[in-house]
Order: sequence, then C-alpha cells, then structure tokens
Amino acid sequence: MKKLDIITFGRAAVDLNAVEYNMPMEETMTFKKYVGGSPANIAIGTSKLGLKAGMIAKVSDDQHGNFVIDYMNKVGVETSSIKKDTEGRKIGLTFTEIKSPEECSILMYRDQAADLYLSVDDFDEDYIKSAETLLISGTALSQSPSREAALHAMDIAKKNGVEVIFELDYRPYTWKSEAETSVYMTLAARSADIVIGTRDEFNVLENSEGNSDKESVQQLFNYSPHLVVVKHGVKGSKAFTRDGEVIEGDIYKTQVLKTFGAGDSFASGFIYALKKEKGIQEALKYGSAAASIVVSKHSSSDAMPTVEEIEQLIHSQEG
Ligand SMILES: Nc1ncnc2c1ncn2[C@@H]1O[C@H](COP(=O)(O)OP(=O)(O)O)[C@@H](O)[C@H]1O
Ligand SMILES: O=C(O)C[C@@H](O)[C@H](O)C(=O)COP(=O)(O)O
Repeated sequence: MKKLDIITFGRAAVDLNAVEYNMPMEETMTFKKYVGGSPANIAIGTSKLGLKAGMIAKVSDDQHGNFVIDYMNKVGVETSSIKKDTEGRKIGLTFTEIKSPEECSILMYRDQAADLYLSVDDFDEDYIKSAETLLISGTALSQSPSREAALHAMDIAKKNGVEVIFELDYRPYTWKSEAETSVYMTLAARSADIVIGTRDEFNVLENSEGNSDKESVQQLFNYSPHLVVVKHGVKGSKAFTRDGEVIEGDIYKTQVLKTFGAGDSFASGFIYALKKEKGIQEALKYGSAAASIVVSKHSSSDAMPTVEEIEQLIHSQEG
C-alpha cells in the first residue's frame, strides 16, 4: 500500500478573484483571496474527493506562503514537500476578471515567482516513491531550475513504477518562445503515462494549428502514453486509448459564474474516478461534473466538490 495516491508538482499560488461581476478589471475594486495554481488546485480537488494527496512546491516565506500551506493542511493535503523560498522570492498572484460568464480572463503576476525556483534539492526520491501517481504541470517546465526539477521528478517516478500524469497547463506568462514551449511540452508528454490538455494546449505542444485530436494522440502513442484526454470547453472532452478506443465526455449544463477552474476540477474528478477503477467513460463524467460545479462557484480551489455532490449531479442529469 502506497502512502499517497497522488503527488502534484509545480505551482502553489494565490488567486485573487473579482468579487464584482460583469465588469472589467480596471473597474474591479474588490478581490477575494483563495489558494490557486493548477497543480495546487488538483491536490486540493483530489484530497476533497478522499484521495491521499501530497504536493511538491515552493512558496514565498511570508504570510501568503503560510496561507497556502495552512489551507492545504486544512483540506488534508500532505505538505511536507512544500518548501519556502529562502531568497525572498514571492508567490505568484493571479487576478481574475469576470466580464460576463462567457468572457473571463486571468492576469498573472509571476516575475521571479517562487514556484519556478523549485529545484532538484527540494524533494527526495523516497517522497515520490511513496505515491502511486505523480502529476506534473506544464508550467513547471517553463524555466530553470523548476524545469530540471520537474524532469528529474518524472524520471524518478518512471524508474520506480510511479504513474506519471502530464497536465499541459499552458500559461504563456513565463515561457520565452513558442518553439521552446513545444520542445519541453513534447519531451514531458512523450514520457508520461497519461496526458491531459485542451485542444489549444495540444496546438501549443505541437507548435502548429489544425491537427485533429486523432493526429495529436497518434503522435504520442508512439511513445509512453496509453491514455490521452483532449478537452474542448463547452463541447466536452474526448479520451483516446492506445488500443484505439475513443470515449466522448459530455458536459453538465449549469448556471456558469466564470469559466476558470474548469480544467483543474475536471482533472480532479477524472483522476479520482480512474483511481477508483470506474473506467474511462465514468471518469469523464466525474471530471465534467466536477467542472460544472466549479464553474458555477466563485473559486477554483475552495469550490472543489465532494464525491456526493458530483454523484448527485450525474444522477440528476441522467434521470
Ligand atoms: N461552461 C461550462 N459548463 C459546464 N462544463 C464546462 C464548461 N466549461 C468547461 N466545462 C467542463 O470542463 C472541462 C474542461 O474545460 P476546458 O475549458 O476545456 O479546460 P480548461 O479550463 O483547462 O481550459 C470541459 O471538458 C467540460 O467538461
Ligand atoms: O493556475 C493558476 O495559477 C491559476 C488558477 O488557480 C486559476 O484558478 C485558474 O486559472 C484555473 O484555471 P483552469 O482550471 O485551468 O481553468
């Protein structure tokens, strides 16, 4: 029995979500603070679903870093490998703008962000070995030393039979060029067991537009991945297996408040259901239902649903 079901790797940060809706950021005067960062959100999401989740991350050595660690502890995430930056670097901040339910955007302040200074010395092999699954977020590859740390973590996982999930999580803010992004995203995706990303993110990985989902997944099936999920926003998602199965996931309609948070909650529900051996079709339902719940609420982390909420939504719409 492994100590942890999943370790997520990368950014633990702070989201500042507009409290006033339907207005541009310039006019927004009030923001509410939540824990943020895609892999942090997934650690929180899977922990709230009852998985044993841990995280490898680096936060600022200040009140914001304390806030993130305290919140993660409160929701049951194992935080022993969330380190504090000793050089005074600050945590990343994400401001959100909710102009309308369809028109939302995020603005990241990530200059010298502490998470990008996560290094190979910040975690040990035994911690990764203690988990069934390691989830790497694409943004961790955008700069050194976090890039080497992420690749090293994947390498340890692979050597020790720990499943690797690569969540493309493309955020343009910290990458230097499209070609560089494509090189590192491709490298990580080829070594992973499972790859999850939006259609746009696969275009970034391929540094080209116009490939179909099938073309994208075929390229990856020549390497390690056996399962690839391509997300299509309100059009749902598709899972492809190495043996040629294509499984489609629908969305669960809801009263949308904002669109961000969909991807991280989708990953949490999807991973939870896979771990409970519910099968890929069900996993897509759990992912979609989790996303549907989170887009109807204000945050991406605190709004992560329980298993009961997800199952209630699935049954209500099936009924
Ligand atoms: N407006 C929406 N209403 C309900 N579900 C949604 C909505 N937008 C996204 N989802 C769900 O969340 C999943 C991931 O959303 P998507 O926008 O593709 O990813 P990301 O947030 O990573 O960009 C979708 O496949 C869908 O199941
Ligand atoms: O990942 C970040 O640093 C920002 C997130 O915390 C933010 O809530 C967000 O953009 C979530 O996006 P998504 O789940 O990929 O839609």
